[in-house]
Amino acid sequence: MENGKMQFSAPVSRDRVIGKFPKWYTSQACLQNKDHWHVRVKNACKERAPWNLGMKMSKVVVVGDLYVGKTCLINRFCKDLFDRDYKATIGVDFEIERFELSGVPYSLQIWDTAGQEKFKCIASTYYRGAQVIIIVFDLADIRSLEHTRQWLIEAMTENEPGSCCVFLIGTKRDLLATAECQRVERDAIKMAADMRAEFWSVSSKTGENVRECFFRVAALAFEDSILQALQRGGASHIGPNDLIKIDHGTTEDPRASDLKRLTCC
Ligand SMILES: Nc1nc2c(ncn2[C@@H]2O[C@H](COP(=O)(O)OP(=O)(O)OP(=O)(O)O)[C@@H](O)[C@H]2O)c(=O)[nH]1
Repeated sequence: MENGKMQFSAPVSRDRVIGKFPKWYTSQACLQNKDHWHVRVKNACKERAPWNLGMKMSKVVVVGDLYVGKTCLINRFCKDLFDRDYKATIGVDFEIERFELSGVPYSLQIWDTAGQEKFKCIASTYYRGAQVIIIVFDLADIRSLEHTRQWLIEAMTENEPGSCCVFLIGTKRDLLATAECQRVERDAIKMAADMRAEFWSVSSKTGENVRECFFRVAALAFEDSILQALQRGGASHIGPNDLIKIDHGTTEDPRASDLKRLTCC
């Protein structure tokens, strides 16, 4: 009960509760190698200051060549589904995933973009305000790894330098023999280190590492948001029911702005 009003919010599904800080895939290409929450973040969550009781959301943009498996990756995590049949993404699509991190509710707005050249104009209008950029490549198609640098450049043209956590994710590891997979991973780790990105190797078909990878995305984005909010002065004036603009994007219903943006191309 708050100000005489009952607060209702649907509980976060139990398999989206992240208590322990999620681990990296490889220490050779990870954004941070600590295994605990930042002490300032932990304290802020414990105190449950008003600004961290409100709904918080960060924008994640998923980019990469066509057919590398972006949609399957998102569908495996969000719906636990895998579709063998290829249906090209037209423009963009998005999912919202709710989490509880260190006791605080938090959501990711995950944008799936089209890899096809002809849809790039529409897709690129959604890059702005990303807190996380996920660049996907196909472990079984080395050219798609070579193109990841260009994807990063394009995604960053719409964002401030240093404002995004970057993940490099190799998909379809189920298609490769162990030795081959290790060889490609070595190249990908070099690329990730070069890009200052965190590398993950996953299979949407089997589900291997998909959940772990998105938990890591959520944890790093969450920590970053809280630290930025604290740096800006804790936003203590914000009430518990407000939507807090913790990322560089928007927390309004994305569908509203989609309609505006789609008319640009
Ligand atoms: N074996 C295997 N196949 C996969 C995996 N991920 C995706 N695929 C297949 O790869 C094809 C392309 O997957 P999508 O997820 O549609 O690719 P996309 O990157 O979203 O493609 P665009 O929408 O055109 O940009 C589909 O036939 C999937 O079934 C995986 O982990 N393993």
